[in-house]
Amino acid sequence: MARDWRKLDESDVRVRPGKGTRPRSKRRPAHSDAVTAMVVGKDRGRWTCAVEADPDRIVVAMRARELGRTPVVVGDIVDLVGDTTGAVDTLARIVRVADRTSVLRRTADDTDPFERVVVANAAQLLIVCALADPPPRSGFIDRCLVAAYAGGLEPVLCLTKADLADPAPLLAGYADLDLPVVVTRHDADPAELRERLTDRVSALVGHSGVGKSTLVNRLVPDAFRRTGEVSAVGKGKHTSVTAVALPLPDGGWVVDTPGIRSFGLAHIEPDDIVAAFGEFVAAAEECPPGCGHRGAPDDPDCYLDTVVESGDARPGRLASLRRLLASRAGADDAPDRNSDDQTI
Ligand SMILES: Nc1nc2c(ncn2[C@@H]2O[C@H](COP(=O)(O)OP(=O)(O)OP(=O)(O)O)[C@@H](O)[C@H]2O)c(=O)[nH]1
Ligand SMILES: [Zn+2]
Repeated sequence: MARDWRKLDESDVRVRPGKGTRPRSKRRPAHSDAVTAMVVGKDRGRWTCAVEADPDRIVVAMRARELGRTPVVVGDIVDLVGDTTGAVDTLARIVRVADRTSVLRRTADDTDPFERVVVANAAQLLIVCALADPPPRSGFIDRCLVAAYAGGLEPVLCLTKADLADPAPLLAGYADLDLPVVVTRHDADPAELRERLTDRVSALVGHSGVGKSTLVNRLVPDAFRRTGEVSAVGKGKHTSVTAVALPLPDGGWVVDTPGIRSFGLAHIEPDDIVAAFGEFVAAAEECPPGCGHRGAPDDPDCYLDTVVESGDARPGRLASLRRLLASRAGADDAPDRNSDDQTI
């Protein structure tokens, strides 16, 4: 797919006048001795990094001055210099952040007006949703899908508590999305899920009570020990928004996102979502400028209907695409909807 994920980072590159903008001509040494690492945790100006993404080579690092305020988040691939032994009380320096292949943003909130990237480079977004207790909310799933498609992550729907309810009715609503689905229950080994996650970086999202911790504990047997040891994140009420990457025993990482209640959708353009529906991309270019692709009555001249009329796409695909476009629009257009709909 011809998407350029780097453009997703535009809104992070805020021009800061004064101190942050140094002349580019003053080149630093190339740091040829740098080692590559993945950021697995972040806590008050310290980043926990796994050298070569090896969970047994943990190094704590600070951000080198030359990076200024360049955002560095969990999942980022960075270059480290200085003491990279990981020995107690040593501190390495992050001197470079690699271009991101995907971004998951959290939405702006009262205390912070900027939408910020919370997880970088995750290949998948695992949308964890219970089949019952609490009941599933398709609005939540749709908004996660939008965040995934727009951020360049492959969404995977994980339906938990299958011992309590049949997944079929819920799945009927997603059949046209060609979405990978795994169904789990606490009294069965999550073998299929484990296989999907192995050797990849997957961000996890789900409401409180859906069984996310139950799953993580099964997938990462020493999850709690590790989170406590590595970065002490998520403790105390002032560490409100954070993410932590946990290593899977057979390779790969799951990134838990505790405290992240909603994803930033406001910046997403309709065409970002259309890009995830390949059969409609060419037609979208024939639409009037600024078309929201919602169809009549909002966008009466939308060209996407012609793809279905000519038999090149299933009607259900267009309906699903438009449902997602509507859920994105809801982020901007319906500030007075009830809080359950606003908070995903
Ligand atoms: N019946 C049933 N109950 C489950 C299943 N998985 C988890 N639960 C229960 O659901 C409740 C919530 O599970 P957690 O794993 O704590 O859910 P969570 O999503 O991590 O919720 P928070 O810790 O609040 O973020 C617990 O009482 C679990 O025992 C399941 O597959 N079936
Ligand atoms: Zn259109």
